[in-house]
Amino acid sequence: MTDLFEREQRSQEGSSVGTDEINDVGSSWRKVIRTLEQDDRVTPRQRGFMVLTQAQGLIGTTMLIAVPNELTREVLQTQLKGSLDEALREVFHEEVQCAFVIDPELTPVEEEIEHEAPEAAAPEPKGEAKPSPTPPSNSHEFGRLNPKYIFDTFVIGSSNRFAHAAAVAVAEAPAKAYNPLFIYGDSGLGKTHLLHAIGHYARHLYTGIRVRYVNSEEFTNDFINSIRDDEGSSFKQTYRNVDILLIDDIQFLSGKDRTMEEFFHTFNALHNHSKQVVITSDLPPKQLIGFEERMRSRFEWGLLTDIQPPELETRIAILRKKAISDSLSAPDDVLEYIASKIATNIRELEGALIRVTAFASLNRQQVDVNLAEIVLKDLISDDGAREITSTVIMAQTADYFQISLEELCSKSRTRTLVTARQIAMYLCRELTDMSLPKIGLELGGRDHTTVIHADRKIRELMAERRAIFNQVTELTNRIKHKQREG
Ligand SMILES: Nc1ncnc2c1ncn2[C@@H]1O[C@H](COP(=O)(O)OP(=O)(O)OP(=O)(O)O)[C@@H](O)[C@H]1O
Repeated sequence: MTDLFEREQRSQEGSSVGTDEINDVGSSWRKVIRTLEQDDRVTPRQRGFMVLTQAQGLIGTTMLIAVPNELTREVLQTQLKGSLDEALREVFHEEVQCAFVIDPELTPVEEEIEHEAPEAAAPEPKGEAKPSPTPPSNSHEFGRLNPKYIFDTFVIGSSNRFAHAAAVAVAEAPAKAYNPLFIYGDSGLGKTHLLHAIGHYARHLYTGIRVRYVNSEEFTNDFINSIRDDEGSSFKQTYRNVDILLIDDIQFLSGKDRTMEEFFHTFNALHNHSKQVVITSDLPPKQLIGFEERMRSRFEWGLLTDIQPPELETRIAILRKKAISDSLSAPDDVLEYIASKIATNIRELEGALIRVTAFASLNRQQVDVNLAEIVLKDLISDDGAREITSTVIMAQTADYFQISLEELCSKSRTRTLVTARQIAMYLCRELTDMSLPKIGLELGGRDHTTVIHADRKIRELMAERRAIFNQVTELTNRIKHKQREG
């Protein structure tokens, strides 16, 4: 590889890669790393190797990456080859390969990545290999399934047994069992989890099957962009050249007449060609407001199934599974305590477990019921309180960090602003029913992947940094008090 690097450099005599170009390529490389991170396509250990690297330049369609040692090169070339190729394709919209060159003097790029908002408008590389400023969701060809949302991690109870069985049946026999499958239920009860699980399982069973997952807000954005860019046919291709279309939170199409019309045609095209459609919603078709009757009746062609809030035993089982999968240690009576206090939203249930175990780990304390009571005191004492809104969360966050709302939503990436923004996103995710795209939109028009990243980041940091834990806890208390005051 060193040879290649030197040969290419020599062949470019007098036109060796310039500083600007290196910067541009560097941004693209960081985007590649972020893409892998956000999609959980790298383990923390592999990420550790990735951040030791640095982009040197782009020669033709080969990106030269400097690595500090042989081991890093080995990991990138063997373990991460497939994921890297995929992420490079997503960022550059064409095939780009990596060539690695060893440079023992390298300075890690970790800090830069840490402080950049994931969707930060990186300078665009020059020339043809140019990533689009906001990659449309279709650039992540079939790739946006959360690896954690699989059937194995889904706990079955009487509240979701039917939905689960239908989801499995659809994955095993797409377009044959029930088409469409329509799953509805309140926020945080596992609809998205089931959608992703269908995608994973179908891919596992049928090699090469084309599965596309999309939130209805992304569908709307893609449609609007396709009109703006006069790319209607590519939009159609994106959504019609699939074997399974998984569309999440269909209720957000309400009131968007043109998008709804387009979805109607997409649905018909897929259904007519015996392609599977799975839809989730917070309401059953009959109660969907702003949808034409012809659309609602189509939603009922296949199978309708709801998900109810889980009963206590299921909630405990979910917490137990979560504790194992995230290596969180909490005794049974603590899991039972948390499960008995939070009954209606599994996202909140998981959030509570994370807070309790994070607090214990920071203070080197045993996780016990006493401690859980203290940590969750404010989180769970909101019976009868009004709904928490993003407006309150954002205003309180800005106030807490002594910044303006404009700064909170700005593109600035100073450490304080990034932390405040990520905490606000985390709290919107945990304390409201807002969808990921909606949270991203409210906090400065960011992509939903940024929100996923922020949510994960804050969860992790709460267990590692006392300051972050305290900030999240104090802010939650302020928000809850504000909400109670009215
Ligand atoms: N039965 C279950 N077993 C294990 N985990 C679950 C189960 N149901 C939900 N979860 C977890 O709860 C969290 C919220 O679930 P999910 O995002 O699928 O809810 P949702 O119904 O799609 O919510 P929204 O309508 O707000 O999008 C996820 O982390 C998911 O893995």
